[in-house]
Amino acid sequence: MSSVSASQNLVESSKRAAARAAVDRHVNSSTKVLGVGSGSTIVYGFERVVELYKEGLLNKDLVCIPTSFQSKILITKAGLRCADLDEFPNVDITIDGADEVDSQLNCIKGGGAAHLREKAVAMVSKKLILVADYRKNSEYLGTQWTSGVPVEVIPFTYQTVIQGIKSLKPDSNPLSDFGVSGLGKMFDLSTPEVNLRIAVRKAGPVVTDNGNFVIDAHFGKILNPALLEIALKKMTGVVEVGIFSNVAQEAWFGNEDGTVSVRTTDLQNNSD
Ligand SMILES: O=C(CO)[C@H](O)[C@H](O)COP(=O)(O)O
Repeated sequence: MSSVSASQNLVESSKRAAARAAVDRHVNSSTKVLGVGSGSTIVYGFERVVELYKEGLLNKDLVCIPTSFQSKILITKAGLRCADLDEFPNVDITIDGADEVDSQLNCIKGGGAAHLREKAVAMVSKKLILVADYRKNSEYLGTQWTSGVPVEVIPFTYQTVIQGIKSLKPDSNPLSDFGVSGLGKMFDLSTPEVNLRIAVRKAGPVVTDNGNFVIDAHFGKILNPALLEIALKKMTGVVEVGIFSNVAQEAWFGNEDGTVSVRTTDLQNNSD
């Protein structure tokens, strides 16, 4: 086996280990409404949900809420009940992947351009549990994941949002209108670098499940994710930002040695 495919296998097995372990811990017969995330890691987690369901270990009336077209297909192909937030606006638990998770459980999502629906589902979930391989485990956002913060925008505004993001400075203060000061630096790059995400097998930009564009914004090391999330969301035309600050309760990481670690908001129970 080439070293490239060996390392790819290691990544896949660590995704699978983390996702299955998180499902085994959190999805059970009392789960009635399950948020199903997007990306490649959640595929392993959802496979485990389907196994448990078929073994009769889950609620027979389990409802799954998709966070993207991709997860809708996963749910319907498995024959599980698929519904939307308009029918079930309260979710027991959501299991989802992440592009990077910091030491405080803030994360970047949207590598698959699904972060609007992912955040909408996460925000009404009693718990958001992240599942990821070891490459996503980070101290500061923007250090392991170097593809930028995904920002979903209304197409009409993409240039003005790009301009607005480029004009942010590390010490810009999105809360100055409220008389809040002394918040320090949000990020460490002197000028953010910003790109419109271009599709791979289609000419032109990526178009999200909601008909919008995605901008990837690079800030270097992100020192204050909550403040940067606010600064970006204030821009007219921004629909959602791929920074999830203070949303997740746990992150399960598959490690290179085959073990799984859990980072939780309850510091007593951290295993990493
Ligand atoms: O946020 C997401 C999609 O918008 C994904 O959850 C994130 O990109 C992680 O994907 P993967 O599990 O394939 O690494």
